[in-house]
Amino acid sequence: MTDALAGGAAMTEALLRVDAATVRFGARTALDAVSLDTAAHQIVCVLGPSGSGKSTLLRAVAGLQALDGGRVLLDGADQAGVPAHRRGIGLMFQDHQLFPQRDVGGNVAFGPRMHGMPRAARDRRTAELLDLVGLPGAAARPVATLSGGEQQRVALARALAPEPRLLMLDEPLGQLDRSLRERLVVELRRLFGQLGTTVLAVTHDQGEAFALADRVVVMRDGRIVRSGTPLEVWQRPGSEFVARFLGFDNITDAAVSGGVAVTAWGKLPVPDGTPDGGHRVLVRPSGVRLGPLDGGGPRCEVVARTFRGGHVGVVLRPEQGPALEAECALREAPEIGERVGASFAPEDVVVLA
Ligand SMILES: Nc1ncnc2c1ncn2[C@@H]1O[C@H](COP(=O)(O)OP(=O)(O)OP(=O)(O)O)[C@@H](O)[C@H]1O
Repeated sequence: MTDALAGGAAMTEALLRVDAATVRFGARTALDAVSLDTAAHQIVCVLGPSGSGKSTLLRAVAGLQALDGGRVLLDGADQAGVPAHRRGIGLMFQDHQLFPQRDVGGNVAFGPRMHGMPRAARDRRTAELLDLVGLPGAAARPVATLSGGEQQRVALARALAPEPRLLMLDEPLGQLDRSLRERLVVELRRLFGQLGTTVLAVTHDQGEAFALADRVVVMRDGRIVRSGTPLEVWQRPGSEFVARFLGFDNITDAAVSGGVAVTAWGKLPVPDGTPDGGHRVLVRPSGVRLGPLDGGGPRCEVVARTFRGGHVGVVLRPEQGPALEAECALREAPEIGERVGASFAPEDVVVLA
């Protein structure tokens, strides 16, 4: 390789590289040889059930948790022995722990003050950040007078103030109510895009991860089991574990032969190239269509219906096989107790590993 090419490769090197990171707590392996690259300006969200190792991964990257094996590199430099406060990482954890005795400005300016930034520059930075997070002119407000959402914004401004090369968020919106979270997540994405911030975030809320991330990483038992863009992971969860974690429960056994899957729900088309043999298949609820009882598909009874805003979630009990969830337009949703036929949209049939 020429020097010029080597230089080019260095420029595209991951800002954060986690290489086979392993952390054990006694007999329990909380991180099991996890490898993960994050490019500059990328937003990566780590998703997974409780205890899957998400916080341990963040803590290991931050330098708050020693590794039993593997490495953490920032801009190509191994961070072994580099203490947390020298890694240039901003942290925002669930219990955002603002300093209660300081006002909003004192909280936001804390990092820059520790770094010796002069007062006038600090005040300017604080004002800019408060504008950015939607709290213009709030510098003099006592922290105790802020709502939960406002405190979250101040915590974010405080984490951003020292201009960290990597911002890490652990359940950043965990304690807020759903509507506020949905709004804030959109604002966060816009803000990070605007600032070009590189973000590694942890959440157990898939909606939050999908709305925020450029790339989603799903963890299970200390390992990464799926990684991709939100769309890729949504369309092809890969395994039953990931599918169920994403809330897809229309899963059954299938015997595939010649592009057709024979299931308890009847025959389903499967994507070209699916090998013959036994598989688990998923039908996304958006692909379960309701129709006449004698339409050739499974005959079902409607056992539940839930209003979900844009559509109605309907749970069907087929004569054979596990329950089926369908998404219906508001006007077309059948009543509980009605009997209907189901059919399946080929594009919503997914073969799992
Ligand atoms: N300090 C510790 N001592 C012993 N075991 C620990 C410690 N910290 C974490 N663990 C264990 O390591 C595993 C991973 O924990 P971790 O907190 O990383 O999971 P998580 O995915 O962040 O979970 P949650 O969503 O509940 O925060 C769990 O089994 C946990 O009990």
